[in-house]
Amino acid sequence: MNIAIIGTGYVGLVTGVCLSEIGHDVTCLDINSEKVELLQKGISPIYEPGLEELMLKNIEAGRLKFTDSHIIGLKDKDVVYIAVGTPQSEDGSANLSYIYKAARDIGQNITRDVTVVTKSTVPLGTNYKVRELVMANLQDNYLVEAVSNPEFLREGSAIHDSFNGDRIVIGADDAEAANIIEEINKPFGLPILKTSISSAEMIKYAANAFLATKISFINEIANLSEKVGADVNEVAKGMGQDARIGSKFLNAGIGYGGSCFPKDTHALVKISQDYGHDFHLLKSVIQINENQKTLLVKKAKERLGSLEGKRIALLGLAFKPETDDMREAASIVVSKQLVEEGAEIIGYDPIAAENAKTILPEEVQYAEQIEDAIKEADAVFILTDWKEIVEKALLMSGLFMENPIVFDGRNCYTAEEAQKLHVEYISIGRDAVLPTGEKEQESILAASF
Ligand SMILES: NC(=O)c1ccc[n+]([C@@H]2O[C@H](COP(=O)([O-])OP(=O)(O)OC[C@H]3O[C@@H](n4cnc5c(N)ncnc54)[C@H](O)[C@@H]3O)[C@@H](O)[C@H]2O)c1
Ligand SMILES: O=c1ccn([C@@H]2O[C@H](COP(=O)(O)OP(=O)(O)O[C@H]3O[C@H](CO)[C@@H](O)[C@H](O)[C@H]3O)[C@@H](O)[C@H]2O)c(=O)[nH]1
Repeated sequence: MNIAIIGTGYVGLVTGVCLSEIGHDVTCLDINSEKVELLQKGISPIYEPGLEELMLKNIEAGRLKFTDSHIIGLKDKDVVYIAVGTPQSEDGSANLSYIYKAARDIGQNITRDVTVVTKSTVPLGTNYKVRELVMANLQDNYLVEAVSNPEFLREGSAIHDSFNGDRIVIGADDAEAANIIEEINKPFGLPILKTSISSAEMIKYAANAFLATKISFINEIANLSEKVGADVNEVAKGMGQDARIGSKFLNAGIGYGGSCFPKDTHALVKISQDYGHDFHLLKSVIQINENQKTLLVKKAKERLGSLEGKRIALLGLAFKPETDDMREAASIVVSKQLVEEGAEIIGYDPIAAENAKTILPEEVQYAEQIEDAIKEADAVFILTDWKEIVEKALLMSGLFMENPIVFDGRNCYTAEEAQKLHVEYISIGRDAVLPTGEKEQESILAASF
């Protein structure tokens, strides 16, 4: 099979690399020439663990190519994947202009019968529209089939997820088209679920909305736990041990961010409206998440009073660990709030700092090392639980700060750990931990090593 992939972002590039790794010939096509230039040199424009190595391996094996030319990229291709962005529009709906442009490009440049596979997350009915647009732009009488093949990878573990996913969903109305995509995916060895096109489109939104709901649910339990004196981590553990509930996605914190949950929940609310249905539950999920992002600043103001002139270390700027993606990161909301409060902000992220500089308010300063962020700070905020941050933030706060105080948006530590390191520790859905006795440098070092 000759495969083309349109869009070399987080999904398109990972898909292209993984399909070439299982033996297919893949050409990745992007309109962003700078990106394509980097890719042709074997450099990944995004940070994703394991991606660049696998990419290089398959470029060298001659199975993976990159181009910014539709004529070259789509020539003699039997299967074309669409993996362009579907960002949120002003009214909450998914912006489908990139999808429609890709569909027209396919129609104009394809040179044989084609199966068009949409990997992008798209509203109900979009795959039919894609097929229509491809057909309307054909230069010859080729056959066109459409397949919905939604993607479930998570950023930060995208390569792992591609080879170890729970299922591959193939939505098609034409059995032959479904079989072609099944054959392509067989070497992954993952369970394959064949559905109608509409069901596949719905599965993607329903899965993301459900995961977002799980997070907002545990965050509401966290907010209630604080009031009644329960510990949300213990509650989540007890809930998660019920196999019907499961322990995953029950980590309370300052809410979900990223390129998917926020926009996809809004899009599903909009899809519902378009079909005359009011999705109350999902609207609440979104509202809870908005409130959750503001909790750390609220807690800091309650504890410290005015934040004017206070120096706050923001640790973890990406929306989650192991990615450089800043889309809908909690750091955006928190840093804006802190600027409004007149605080001084020193940010640190092991990987995403360069991207953060283009997105966060210009008042934010950046530290090269985590200790430089913590040393002069009046308070530390943990926004993302990068391994390095979890390993160092509490310890370094105990060692370097005169009156160590940590506001933890990801519940990284136990009360005992904070007490041992003599840190005042304020987290989500749990009692605050106040330091007792005199702070002694030696006892902190002894407790930690
Ligand atoms: N990021 C994720 O973790 C993830 C996971 C599952 C599904 N998705 C879905 O996959 C889709 C892509 O997401 P992403 O995060 O990879 O997006 P992205 O913004 O990282 O990448 C999109 C790429 O498409 C390119 N592009 C746009 N129009 C083009 C055209 N006409 N021809 C060629 N290239 C074009 C852009 O230049 C860009 O490189 C979205 O619908 C998203 O909801 C994303
Ligand atoms: O218990 C949890 C789990 C996650 N999060 C937050 O939720 C967001 C999303 O995390 P995650 O799902 O791990 O990352 P994504 O890369 O956004 O992946 C989601 O979105 C993708 C795009 O649609 C889907 O493909 C994936 O299946 C889906 O998990 C992040 O801000 C996390 O901090 C929590 O607050 N608590």
